[in-house]
Amino acid sequence: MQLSENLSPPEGETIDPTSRLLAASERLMAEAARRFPIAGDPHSRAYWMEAMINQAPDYFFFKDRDSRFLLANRAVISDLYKETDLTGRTDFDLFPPELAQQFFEIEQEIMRSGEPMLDMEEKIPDGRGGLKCLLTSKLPMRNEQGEIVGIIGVARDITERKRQEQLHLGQAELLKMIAVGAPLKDVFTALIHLIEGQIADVTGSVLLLDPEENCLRHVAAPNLDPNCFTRIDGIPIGPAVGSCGTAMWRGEPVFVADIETDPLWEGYRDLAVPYGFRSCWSAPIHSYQGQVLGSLGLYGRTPGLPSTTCQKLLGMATHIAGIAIERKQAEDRIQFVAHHDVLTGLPNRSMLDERISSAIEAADDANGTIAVAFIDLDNFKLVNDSLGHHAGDELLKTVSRRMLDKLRPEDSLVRLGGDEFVVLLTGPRRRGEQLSVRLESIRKAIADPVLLEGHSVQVTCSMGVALYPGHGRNATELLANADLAMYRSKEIGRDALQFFTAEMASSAHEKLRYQEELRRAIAREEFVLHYQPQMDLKTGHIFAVEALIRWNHPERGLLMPGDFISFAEDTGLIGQIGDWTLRAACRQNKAWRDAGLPPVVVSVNVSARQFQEPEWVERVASALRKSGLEARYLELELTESVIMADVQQAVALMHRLEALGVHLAIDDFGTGYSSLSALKRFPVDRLKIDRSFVQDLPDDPDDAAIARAIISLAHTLQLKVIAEGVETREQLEFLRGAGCDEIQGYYLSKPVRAEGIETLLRIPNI
Ligand SMILES: Nc1nc2c(ncn2[C@@H]2O[C@H](COP(=O)(O)O[C@H]3[C@@H](O)[C@H](n4cnc5c(=O)[nH]c(N)nc54)O[C@@H]3COP(=O)(O)O)[C@@H](O)[C@H]2O)c(=O)[nH]1
Repeated sequence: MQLSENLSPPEGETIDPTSRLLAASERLMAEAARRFPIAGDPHSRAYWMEAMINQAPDYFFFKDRDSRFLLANRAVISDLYKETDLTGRTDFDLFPPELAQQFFEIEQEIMRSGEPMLDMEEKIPDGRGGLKCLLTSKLPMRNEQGEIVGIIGVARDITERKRQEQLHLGQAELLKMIAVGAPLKDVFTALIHLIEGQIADVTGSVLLLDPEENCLRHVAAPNLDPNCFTRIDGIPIGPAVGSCGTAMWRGEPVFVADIETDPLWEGYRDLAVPYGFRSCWSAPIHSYQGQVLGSLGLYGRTPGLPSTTCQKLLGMATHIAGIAIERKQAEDRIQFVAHHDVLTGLPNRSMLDERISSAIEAADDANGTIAVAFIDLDNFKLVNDSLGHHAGDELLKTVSRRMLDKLRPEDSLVRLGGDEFVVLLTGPRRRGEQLSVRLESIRKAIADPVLLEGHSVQVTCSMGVALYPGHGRNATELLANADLAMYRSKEIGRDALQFFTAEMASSAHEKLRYQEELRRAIAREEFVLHYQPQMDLKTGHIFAVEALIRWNHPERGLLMPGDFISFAEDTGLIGQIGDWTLRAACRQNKAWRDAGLPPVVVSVNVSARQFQEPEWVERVASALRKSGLEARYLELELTESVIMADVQQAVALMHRLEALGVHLAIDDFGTGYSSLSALKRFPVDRLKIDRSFVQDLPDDPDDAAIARAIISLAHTLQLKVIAEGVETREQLEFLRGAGCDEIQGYYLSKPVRAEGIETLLRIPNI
């Protein structure tokens, strides 16, 4: 301020810019000479040289051939060496001998070689217990003859720049550690080292908040006495729990200047004072959403509060610590999700092999056994379909909890997916304990009623068990055999427990062989269609035939659908078989038309697997196109269970089929569980009364009532109704009397070859 006032032009002076500049420069020199008096003539070159060298913050010095100081600027004298005059002194008078020796050798080398050494990074004591970092250049000094007479040294204090550099490098290293998933303890240790390297005389620690116990958990404090640090573990956080416990409690930094007197440390002083700590500055570590995750504390040996730089560093450090913790939590979550079932929290399939393998090792060591139990809930789908997926989820969670309650800590329960679980019973068996009793207790727990959506539901399970070492040598074999045993439980009527037997293995082998035969049959087209006529009861007219598949087995002769259809469904081969049936039936019907026979509808059975195939409608269209059959002469028979598996999807698919022009019928009506409200949404033409309701007609009053009800329901919905399995005149008359529209059954004809139908169709009316 004063300087600029002195530099203003005197009153009345010219305002020519050049003159003003010169005048200002004159005044500046005068002012500088006044403020920083230097001996000599301010108009001489030497005067300005000295001013420049003395007032520059960098260090300048000259040394003679023996590395004795000849001259040094003010910065060297007052700042670096804290001396009044350095002339004649050496670095050995000023620095530790090793450092002085190092400088001496460098300088001697420069003078010997005549080569300067530029931009050397050197560290010297800063006089406060720390180090000062210098960027030094030393050059040989020559006289007029060119002889080296000493060295010139120029140095700049780069301590702050180095500190910043260290900080940035340290931050980058920490972020790298976080990115590669280094353990949290290692990340925090590196973080503390970084902070301790930045702030003199502090010792750092990182504590985490245990959210369940609301207490402190020690993680890293590389330079704190472990005896002290571990004692912190488990202390509940609170409004006056030292600096860290209080910072976590308040969610804000807590800086305690003197541990010995601060009330926040009342009751905790023995954790710090005996170790020589007087101050403790702590900042909470927050999550991105602001939740307190832990704290970072800095202990100091002298009382006092943190500088602004220190507070900024604490802020940076807690920010990085928060990222590290959240990254670890996310990773833990990903790991958990990868290895656990999200719905039940149980380990998933990925953990099973490992668990069985370690159980096998333990069993080998103890000469013991293990049991692998494969569990499949019976009729779980029914719960899902009737009460909804939410109820299904609740059921799975409930049975999981119940099974866990029956297990010991050394046992495992794994959810494989859907309604399939595996229980692994390991460890020594208790005296008198029977394995089957334990397994039955698990089955019983599953079967206890569950309240779902206001309904009391009872779900049983089928269980198959394989034992180590008898039933398998490794996880794969044990699981496969337990699975086989579980299938046997299903086969014998579900709600059962079966231990694996060798016979099961051979029957599985048999199935595999059968599957191969069926595959070969598809390739060789070993199938044939028989057709069963359907008659209009009013006209006596054969208006349709149902196509029924047979397998012309090369060794076993003609096999009925019951021998292979459900097997083909289980193995997924039904898709190809169904396609063949569809193509053959369309082709045959077109051939009848081309042969001039009266038009009939050919009715083809559709299995659940076919109906679920996404491109099935296109394949129906293709069969029609390729055969040249008009769509109205094809009917597809869907069972109630096929439709009810997913009503919404079924209705959409049925509309696409309807758009093609084909007819749709619901087969085996009455055996499934069609909801009446859903039924009216189905674009079907006919209901087929199941054979089981027809066979005891007209005598069985229940069947009679059911048949009448189905006929009436069909008519109410403006649908035709056909009765299947009609074998007697009495059945026919009853059905006619009840208003049934059409019949199919042995009374009319057994399923016959295509030629048989040709003959039948040529008869005008039956
Ligand atoms: N997905 C496919 N399923 C098919 C196919 N072909 C048949 N099937 C399914 O197999 C089931 C059994 O068929 P099948 O052994 O041919 O039996 C049919 C008739 O022979 C029998 N029937 C007909 N009338 C009578 C009778 O008066 N008495 C009596 N005891 N049985 C009789 O019923 C069967 C026809 O039933 P439906 O299909 O319900 O009309 C068969 O049910 C089909 O589900 C195929 O190509 N694909």
